[in-house]
Amino acid sequence: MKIIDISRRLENGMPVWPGDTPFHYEVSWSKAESGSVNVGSLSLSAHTGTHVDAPFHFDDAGKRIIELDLELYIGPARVLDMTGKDSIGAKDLENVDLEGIQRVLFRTLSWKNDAEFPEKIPHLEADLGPFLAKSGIRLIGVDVPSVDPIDSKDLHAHHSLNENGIHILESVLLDEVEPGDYELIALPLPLVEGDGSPVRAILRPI
Ligand SMILES: Nc1ccccc1C(=O)C[C@H](N)C(=O)O
Ligand SMILES: [Zn+2]
Ligand SMILES: [Zn+2]
Repeated sequence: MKIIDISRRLENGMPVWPGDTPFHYEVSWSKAESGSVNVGSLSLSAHTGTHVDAPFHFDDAGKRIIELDLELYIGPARVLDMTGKDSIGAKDLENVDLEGIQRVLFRTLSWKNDAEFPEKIPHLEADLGPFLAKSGIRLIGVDVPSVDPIDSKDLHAHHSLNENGIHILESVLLDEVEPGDYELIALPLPLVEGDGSPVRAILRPI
């Protein structure tokens, strides 16, 4: 069965959120040293590459990664074309049929140069959380590093989605993905205290 990998590659030098921990992998215990195996070590922000946010990321009382329902991250998802928009609100979904859909991925294609962190991204508007919740959506994915503007401090969209029971998947790679229906798998690691977790996100056509 065809698998479309929608995960950003994790490699040294990759762009990360301004000021956040750089991604670093190294073989810290080489085969020559250990006598049997290469052993790597990682250092990274929980919000590196394609990842999910736990509510604790923006709410001290919010759920940690381990507490999130895994069923959110496996199942049918609809990829919607949102190219050319500066922001995405309820008005952009008025004519979209979301009947029976619990997961949506917004394909903005606005992150053009993946060697650099984007300075400006389309963000989600205040009316989107309530609108999506009413349609039964539980997970939203975006192909940019945040659902809020990069310079946002109040993280209005993060809070609004959370208040409406909608979970967040960020920095998926949708360049090669046609709008339509797929099965999504994007499981977070079992991080007991995590405020976020990298995921290996894939789509399979259905
Ligand atoms: N890593 C950061 C460092 C400082 C300020 C924000 C972030 C973020 O990660 C925000 C982004 N909306 C995120 O959830 O990935
Ligand atoms: Zn995040
Ligand atoms: Zn976020």
